[in-house]
Amino acid sequence: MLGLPDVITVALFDLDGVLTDTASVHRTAWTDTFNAFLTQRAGGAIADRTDELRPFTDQDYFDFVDGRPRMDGVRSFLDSRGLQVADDAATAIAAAKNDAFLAALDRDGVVAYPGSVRYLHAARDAGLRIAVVTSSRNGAQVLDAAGLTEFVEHRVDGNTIVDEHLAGKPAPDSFLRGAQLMGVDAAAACVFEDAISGVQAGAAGRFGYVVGVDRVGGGQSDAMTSAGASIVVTDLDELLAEN
Ligand SMILES: O=P(O)(O)OC[C@H]1O[C@@H](O)[C@H](O)[C@@H](O)[C@@H]1O
Repeated sequence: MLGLPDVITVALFDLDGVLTDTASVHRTAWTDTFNAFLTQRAGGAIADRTDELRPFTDQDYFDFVDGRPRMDGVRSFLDSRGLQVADDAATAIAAAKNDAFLAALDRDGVVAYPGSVRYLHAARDAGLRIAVVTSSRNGAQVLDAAGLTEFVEHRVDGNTIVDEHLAGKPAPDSFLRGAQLMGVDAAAACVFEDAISGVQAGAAGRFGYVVGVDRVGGGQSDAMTSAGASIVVTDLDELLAEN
């Protein structure tokens, strides 16, 4: 009925892009922040540049930032361009991105995907236990703003990752911590992810099932399958039609 193997008793949902339509809010905040940094570093306009100071693209976001904890995203992108940046400057980039993200949340609010809300209701009704595992330090706020907090038994978020010195996605540690808090082995838990780094984390942790949620199209579905997704859907309520 939930489109999952019978052995699955726990759902570990990523948040941004799986339950809430906030992945694009993060992407826009990162794009604006990195482009401001690159422009400053270049000492002028970057639109026509093709070198390491060329503009930040959606592909940069998907390859180096999506799904990772905030500071990991900063370092991963800068490393991809071979850009050396002092720790305080990297921290300033992370802070600017968070300011941009929070300003967008204040302005636009948070929308939960209707298909995901339907799935959460069906999951709860069927007795599937629910946790959220997100790299975001804003996880509690986003869940509250979307009205989803009541569904969640345990939350692992970006603050947990920092406080407990967990390795961020694509390492499996945050999902494994989620399974541990729920008192089950990875084999009994299903990971739901929209980021390639998160699908990789699900595969690396040997979770019982990994659902890739393709919100962007293009080659994302194939990339998720290559990264280890058990199944790829474009919306969670597709799983409700499975059986
Ligand atoms: O900056 P935050 O809110 O702590 O979020 C960190 C990351 O959280 C993830 O959930 C998002 O997919 C990333 O885009 C984001 O960068």
